[in-house]
Amino acid sequence: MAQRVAVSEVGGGRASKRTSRVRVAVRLRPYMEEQDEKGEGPCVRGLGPQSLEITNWRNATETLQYQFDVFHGEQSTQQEVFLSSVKPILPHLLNGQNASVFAYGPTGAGKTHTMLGSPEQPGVIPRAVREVFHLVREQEREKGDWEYSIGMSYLEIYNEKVLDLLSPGSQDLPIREDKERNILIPGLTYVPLSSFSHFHTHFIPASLNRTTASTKLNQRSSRSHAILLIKVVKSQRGPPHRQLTGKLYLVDLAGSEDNRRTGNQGLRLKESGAINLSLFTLSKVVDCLNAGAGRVPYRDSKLTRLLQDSLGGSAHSVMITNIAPEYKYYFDTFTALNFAAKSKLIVNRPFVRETVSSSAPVKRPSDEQASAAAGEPQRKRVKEGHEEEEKEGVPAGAQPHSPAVSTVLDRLLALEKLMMGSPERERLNLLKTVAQSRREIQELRDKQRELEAKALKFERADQDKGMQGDSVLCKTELSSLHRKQSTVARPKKQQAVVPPLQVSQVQPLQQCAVLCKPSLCSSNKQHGPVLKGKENNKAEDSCISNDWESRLDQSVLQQSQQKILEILNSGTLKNLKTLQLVGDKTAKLILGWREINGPFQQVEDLQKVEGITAKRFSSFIKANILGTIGR
Ligand SMILES: Nc1ncnc2c1ncn2[C@@H]1O[C@H](COP(=O)(O)OP(=O)(O)OP(=O)(O)O)[C@@H](O)[C@H]1O
Repeated sequence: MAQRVAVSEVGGGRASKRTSRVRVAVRLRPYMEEQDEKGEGPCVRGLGPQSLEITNWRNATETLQYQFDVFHGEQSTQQEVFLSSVKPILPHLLNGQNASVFAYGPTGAGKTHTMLGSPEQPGVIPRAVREVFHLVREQEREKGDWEYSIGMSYLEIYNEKVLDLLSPGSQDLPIREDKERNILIPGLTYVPLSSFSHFHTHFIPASLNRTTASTKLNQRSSRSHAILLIKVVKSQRGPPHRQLTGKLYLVDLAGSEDNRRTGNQGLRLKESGAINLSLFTLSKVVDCLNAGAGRVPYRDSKLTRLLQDSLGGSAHSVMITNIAPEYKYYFDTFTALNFAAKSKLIVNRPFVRETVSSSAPVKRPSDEQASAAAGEPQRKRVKEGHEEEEKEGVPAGAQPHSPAVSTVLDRLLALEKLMMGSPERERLNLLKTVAQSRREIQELRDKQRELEAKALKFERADQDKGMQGDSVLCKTELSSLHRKQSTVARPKKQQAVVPPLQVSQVQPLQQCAVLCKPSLCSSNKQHGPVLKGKENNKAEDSCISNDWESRLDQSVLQQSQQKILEILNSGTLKNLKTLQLVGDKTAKLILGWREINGPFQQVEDLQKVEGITAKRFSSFIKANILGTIGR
């Protein structure tokens, strides 16, 4: 599990070589109806004071559990966050040590709320400053031989420029390092403070100078990293007149952004690039510090350069990762959690299950596939505490995607995997490619939806008028899109064409190599009320559950089984996990079985592996054969 707890008790000020880890807290914002247009419910929930779980978009039957130093749930108050994550580090300032607290997370997840708060619910900044004054007054009372002074600076980093918020209109300020490795910003306004209310008179107007702009996601989205510096200078009244300075950085980071979702363009896009770059560097720095790496890339961004003497080394740092529970934030949340945690646990027990009522409009599988592929997790209704057998035998997350979408999705998955272990520049390039893939998926999804809607309209018209002519046109257009998707995605390989529902109805089943994927058959079922009666649906259901193999060309079937057998017999753990319905645990069981019993003679032997029942095997074989053909 992620172990980032041990903020070392450093006795000797900045000269100490000991490196503190960054303490990681996660705060989950309350679920907000208005942020969830589709009414999908939350995709993440707390499990305890240090852990949470999120649904696994790769497999809807699993959740991913994460552990942190602290988890602040939806109900957590500003006071609780302050007391457990921030207050403990403040006394170090009075010993000449540095500290930093920064709020990280996607746009709209609650960073500003956590750091700044509101007059009714003040956040970390006002509480921390008040506490610093309190600690100083206490020390002054107890130890009369030292005198203290407190002062502030306030700046923002916007588009990699350092701007003074206490002196609006100032130019980009340089960042320097003195002989003792203290970071300085020559020209930055420094205001000595006499009291907490004095702090307020400077801080509030300066906060309004912060560069904010409206994006689709957050009306006052922070476009810059706002950094408040509180300095405590402790001077000995008598000889040898020692002086100690402790710096506290309180940082409200700009939101990490997915530009596809925010709709950023032009200047906003440029801002977003700078934001993501510095956050990326910050993540590298935190990773290096927590891994005890020799070289920490502080200099790669202004943000980390500025925080250099207050992040790592002898400084005490806390990162509060803010996350949002709505599905539309799923990937941002997922990324933020992966940044914050070093490891995670996959659990085969979803905390959500499908409970779409029969009267509710049913979402078509093509939409499901496309939305999962486009970076949104499978849609689910939440009902906790129960588990239900999968009705179709194939879990929602295991349903095959249309060839084009799954090709892009495969690429996306591969890229994401690759990114985890790549050096920084490579990761940036990969990030770009990932964004491009996501865009492609989105475009394919939109086009597919549009044509399916069109086809459905024609189908209805046909039924009313008893005519076929027009719909053929649309069906042809739709099937040509599918063909186009296949060829665009993989021009050189021969592609299995997956005809949409309407096409498979008018074509004899044996004409195509692949005729009916379960998702498409169930798509058929869901169009049922429009297209046919209930009994036909039933008949078709049984065709889906029992007859799918007979719909396939036998040689194709054999080839696919052979391919699966090859993976089962020679695949590594990683290869095995590429099979549908094979997670980490099953892959390990397969490897174990193979080691003891030798190669599988036929795919059916898989049922000899512990936990693979006949039902599971049948789902496995169905999902994988159709998946293999689709590739
Ligand atoms: N813990 C919370 N309790 C109640 N409301 C919250 C909480 N966290 C956030 N909010 C509300 O959610 C909205 C978005 O929060 P906030 O502006 O803090 O997000 P942010 O992460 O700072 O976004 P950005 O990066 O765009 O500035 C605000 O209306 C805020 O009041």
